Amino acid sequence: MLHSESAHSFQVDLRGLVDLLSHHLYSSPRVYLRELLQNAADAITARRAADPGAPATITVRTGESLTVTDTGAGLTEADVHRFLATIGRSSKRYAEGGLDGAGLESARGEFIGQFGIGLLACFVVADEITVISRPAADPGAPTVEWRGHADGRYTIRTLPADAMPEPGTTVRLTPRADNAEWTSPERVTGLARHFGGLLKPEVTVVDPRGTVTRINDTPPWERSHGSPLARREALTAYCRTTFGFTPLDTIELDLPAAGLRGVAYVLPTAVSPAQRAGHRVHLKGMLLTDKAPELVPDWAFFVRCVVDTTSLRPTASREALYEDGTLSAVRDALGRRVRDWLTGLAASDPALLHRFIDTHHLAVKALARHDDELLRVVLPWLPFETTDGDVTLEEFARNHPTVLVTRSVEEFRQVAPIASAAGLGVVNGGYTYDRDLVHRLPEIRPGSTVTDLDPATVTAHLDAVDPSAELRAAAFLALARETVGAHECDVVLRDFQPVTAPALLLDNREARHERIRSSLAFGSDGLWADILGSLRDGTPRAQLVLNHLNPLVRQALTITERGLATTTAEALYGQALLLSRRPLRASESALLNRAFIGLLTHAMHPAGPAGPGTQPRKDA
Ligand SMILES: Nc1ncnc2c1ncn2[C@@H]1O[C@H](COP(=O)(O)OP(=O)(O)OP(=O)(O)O)[C@@H](O)[C@H]1O
Repeated sequence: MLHSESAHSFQVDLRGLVDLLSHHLYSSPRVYLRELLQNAADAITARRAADPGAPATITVRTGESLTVTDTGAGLTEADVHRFLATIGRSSKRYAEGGLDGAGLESARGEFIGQFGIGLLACFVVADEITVISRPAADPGAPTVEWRGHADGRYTIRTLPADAMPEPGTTVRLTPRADNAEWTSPERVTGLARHFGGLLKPEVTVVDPRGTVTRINDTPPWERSHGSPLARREALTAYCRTTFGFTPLDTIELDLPAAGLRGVAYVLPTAVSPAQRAGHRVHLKGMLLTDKAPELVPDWAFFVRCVVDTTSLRPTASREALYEDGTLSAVRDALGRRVRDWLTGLAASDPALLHRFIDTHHLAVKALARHDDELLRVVLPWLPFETTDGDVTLEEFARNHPTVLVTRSVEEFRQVAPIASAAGLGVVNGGYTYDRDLVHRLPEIRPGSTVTDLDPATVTAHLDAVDPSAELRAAAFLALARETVGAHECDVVLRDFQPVTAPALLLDNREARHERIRSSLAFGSDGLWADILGSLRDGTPRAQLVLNHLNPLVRQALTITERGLATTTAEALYGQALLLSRRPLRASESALLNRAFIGLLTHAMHPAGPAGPGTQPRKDA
């Protein structure tokens, strides 16, 4: 059976739509002014495309109601029906046929608006919008008044010619009481500066007393200056007023292919690499966002940019950049520009490079790991913590043909004094990026060698003890090996500086893992124990190096009483553990306690009730 069919159109609930925009698309009601300024600027662009000498001014008047008047192309009655009364329709798109006529075609790329929803932003702060317009292209056409309500109703009427003496458009809105704060003179001046500070037409705000404030100016990178120094000063001053800091340096950005110009300011203080700067992006003069971290690569977090571009696309909210191929090409190009600046500094201004590195060495280290060219330029300048103090690798490598690098900060702290006394050059590789970077030194400085510091390297550089002294110490050493061996650690005796260090625990990550594995194997059985056991073979053990020059050790070596010797060996091991500054495991803390109590017991009962050669009593 056939059913009759009838055609209908969707109805749009304007209130619902405005609610959607204000709560979900726009971040704040303040965008109403941005949309008004943008429409005014576009109307001027359209008019000047046909008549380049036409005036270009935008006047914002504050008071009971707010008006924005432009000297733009204006609208005919037909335009008003076509563009103002239809949501989503824009004269700025080719398909709408809004721009016919000579010269206008080329202007299309110059427009800021494109979506045909901007005017709705005004309903976020007002219930009624009035647009009064007189078209520039047709001097005889009447002035048209359009009144739109937030509920979707609108009226149109024509006004006498003198209602608007010059071509252009005035948009008036009376804010709802709860939104009056957005249209106060101070707020409007601030918002106009924020959004329209780089617009090309002259923008002014007039307060209810008639005071006129000029809002915008040509950005310093577009102006010509008397000298490079004057230019630099103007760019720096712009940074101070825009971002509130004095930059370490300014990097001019100019990508003609992307219609982008601006400046990257080098931050004067260190920032965390995780903190991505908010860059200010203007689209054809209008501020799109002041929080665009995606404008430059992540590694360039030491710059803050302000740019004006014609090619990047906004999202419909106009508050973020649309992530597309153009944005990614722009990001790469800006990254290259920042890197070129950095590599160029080494040749042009080493003092500034030093200041930059002092402030941002972490950032540069992060960057250099993935960028060979940059690495070549900056590695010799980067500071590292070494056994010669905080020096550059270049300086360090000059004195140490073999550069040893530790895997952790603790390893460095413990080994550095001993290694440097033994004439070894050690770099602390424990900080983020450092070990990776130090290992790349030979690529840049052929002839230098870099190796990870391992216990064997250090012990090999410590002096062997006189054989007769070693013999005298044999009994104590045997006991100590037995005691400390239970902790997967060897004991050796060496002469080394400084004399004040009684013992050195050479331990590295592998040895530590080995101990954890063996304790797991101990607590398991069967296949699992076999697997863990097989992993053990050949893994380096920790090494307790006793300093034969140290008075405490010398005295310990003379102990013959078994119980006291065992406790002393444990105490020396415990002390070396503490000096290694790594977290102690439960069994190691227990060992320290036991050694301390044991020594105390011996001190209190030299020939104690438990008798010589026995372990301390449990109740001690
Ligand atoms: N001041 C003005 N002078 C002349 N025409 C205007 C003015 N304001 C708005 N219009 C007309 O109204 C249309 C709709 O404006 P609206 O702000 O809603 O969208 P848009 O500017 O085209 O795009 P967007 O949503 O990206 O801002 C514009 O395309 C334009 O034709």
